[in-house]
Amino acid sequence: MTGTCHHRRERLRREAEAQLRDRSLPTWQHRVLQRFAVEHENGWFPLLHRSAPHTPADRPDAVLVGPLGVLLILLRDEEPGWETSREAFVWAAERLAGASIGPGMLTEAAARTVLVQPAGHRGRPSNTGEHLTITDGELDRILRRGERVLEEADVQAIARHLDGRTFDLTPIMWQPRRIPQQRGPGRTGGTASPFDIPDPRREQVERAPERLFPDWRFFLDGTQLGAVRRRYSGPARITGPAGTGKSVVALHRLAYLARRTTGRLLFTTHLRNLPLIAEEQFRSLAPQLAQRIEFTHLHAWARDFLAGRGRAAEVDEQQVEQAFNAVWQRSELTETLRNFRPVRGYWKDEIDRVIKGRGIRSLETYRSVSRKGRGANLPPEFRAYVWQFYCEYERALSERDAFDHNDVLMRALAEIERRPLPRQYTSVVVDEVQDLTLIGLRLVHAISGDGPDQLLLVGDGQQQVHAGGWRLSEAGISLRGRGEILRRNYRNRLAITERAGELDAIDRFDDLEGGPTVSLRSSRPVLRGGQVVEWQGRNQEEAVVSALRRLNDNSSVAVLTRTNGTAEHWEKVLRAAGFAVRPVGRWDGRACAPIHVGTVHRAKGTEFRSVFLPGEPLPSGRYREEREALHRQRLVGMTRARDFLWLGTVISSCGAPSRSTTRSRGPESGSSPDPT
Ligand SMILES: Nc1ncnc2c1ncn2[C@@H]1O[C@H](COP(=O)(O)OP(=O)(O)OP(=O)(O)O)[C@@H](O)[C@H]1O
Repeated sequence: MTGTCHHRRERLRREAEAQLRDRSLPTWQHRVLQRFAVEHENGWFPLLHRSAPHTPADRPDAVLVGPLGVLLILLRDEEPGWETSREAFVWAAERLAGASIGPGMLTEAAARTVLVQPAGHRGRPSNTGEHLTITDGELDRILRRGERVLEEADVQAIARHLDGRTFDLTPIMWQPRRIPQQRGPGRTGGTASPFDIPDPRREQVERAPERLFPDWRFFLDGTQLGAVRRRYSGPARITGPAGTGKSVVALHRLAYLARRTTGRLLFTTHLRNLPLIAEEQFRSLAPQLAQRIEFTHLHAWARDFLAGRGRAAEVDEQQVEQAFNAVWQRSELTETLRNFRPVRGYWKDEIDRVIKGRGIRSLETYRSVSRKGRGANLPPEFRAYVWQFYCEYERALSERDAFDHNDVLMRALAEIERRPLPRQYTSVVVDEVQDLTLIGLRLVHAISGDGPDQLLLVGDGQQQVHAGGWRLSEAGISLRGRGEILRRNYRNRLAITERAGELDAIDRFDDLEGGPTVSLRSSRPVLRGGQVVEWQGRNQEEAVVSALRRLNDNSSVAVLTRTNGTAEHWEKVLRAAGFAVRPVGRWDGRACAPIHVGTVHRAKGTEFRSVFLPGEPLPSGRYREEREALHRQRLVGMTRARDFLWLGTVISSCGAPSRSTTRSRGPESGSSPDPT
């Protein structure tokens, strides 16, 4: 330490001593607060509870705002119970609410509670995860080590905000009035026009891409934070186009509710890998609350629930396939169906999504049901053939003593109706709700109940992969306008949003609900730039491999396909070209060298810097609903890309040269290769 530095710290210590003189603090607490005061020179702004050392148990004794976040300090000889510690956190979080800083609105994830005990203290920490416990000899752990999350101007804005929100906290060693006003984001001085009216919202958003610590954990925009904190008197829905932060908001809301309630919370969806991704992200957001939340896909939940009630329900996929094939091969049953629609998958979907997916139990009901989004209008007399086919499928299943995924959900629902769940979850969040079956939706509703904040549905109709043609009201769910629409796209750069917005991806889901729809086309991308390469030619394998080799940054790349078969093909091609490959289902959000390969369906909930969508054989495209489904699927694939999108079309005409066109949007095109 230099002489001047030592001298300055000594002066600060003496000033702090003068400020703390009137408080009859125990010596060790005095030492700790003096240290906090001295840290002001390193960018920390301490505030002391006005009653310290007689602070009410459920309030922090001090709050420190600094580059590493907001620390809520408990100075205690004895370890407080977790409820007390949590109440102190919530009290401070309520006062921090609404703190608006450069990158957005501050979230609770920027704050953590720290229990400081006197050195030599022998009590054993309870390890509830509510707070970090250290002794007064270990203050460097919280003041010097850790992730830097706030910029200097933001620290000052938060400190000032806190001071303005409560008389219970008193600044020590700094005076709010003496802090220079925070500069407008992105402004470096100069003369502003007298007619300039600053629009803080616009400034925050424009600054988002270039900010120092871009992190959805610490900052959200105003609409997002509103959706996190709002109290909904019944089921609610968060919707918005791809990349607008729906999943991020769902995670923050879980953390917010977990902190203010007791009991368990459930995050579920019909996708197998999404709960794993969500759990991983939640751990980085609020590790201490992770054990309160169950992350599971709905079928696994139903299976475990039935097992808990002594009713095994393991699906044998092979048996299910065999049962379906056995019936599909019986021409006397399928001839009429094949003449109408030759594709096997269409009739499989009819059973999975419409008949069983909607829990239809009689031909009469099936005859009258609306099948919106399923294409062809099936006349009632024709439906008798489909029904017969379905009945034979059921028979084939029972001959094999097998059941399919719909049966598991139906059994779970029937079991809950027979013997309701004891009040099991405080709150249930369902992601990608647009692709649930009606039975799935009824099941989550039966699990959650209708009470305040008990059910949150998150989804986007434009990304629907399976049309089921149901309405929320058929599951007994009434939203009454509760919910939020998110519009700012934080993921896809402008060029990518524009290209994906050209797709005619009709939102059947919101169409059915009659609610307002916001399409990707009308979302507002926050990130400028981006590059889209559209390639046409015959040797697509060579084109993809050479474009991959030209990428500036290949730490986050995916090759996405429509079918599993095509994904296997690309896996082989890439391995043969020397690339490391990993299934897209194993994406964990971290940048890594292997190229992720898999179907678009598997890629839901993921995102990459660069995405390749090679051309592949498509269904006939003769039918409207087929075309619609393809567009929606393509939209999901394209919107997984942040900076760079490669779209391939294979042409078969002999001798036609390959060509590629490139659309770039400005200099921020990320990992784009040279497209020539
Ligand atoms: N306020 C924010 N500030 C910065 N980044 C954000 C913010 N909100 C979301 N993001 C980022 O935007 C990306 C998209 O978020 P998220 O996956 O939650 O969107 P989504 O609406 O669920 O997308 P999709 O429907 O396409 O799956 C993520 O990288 C997320 O970290």
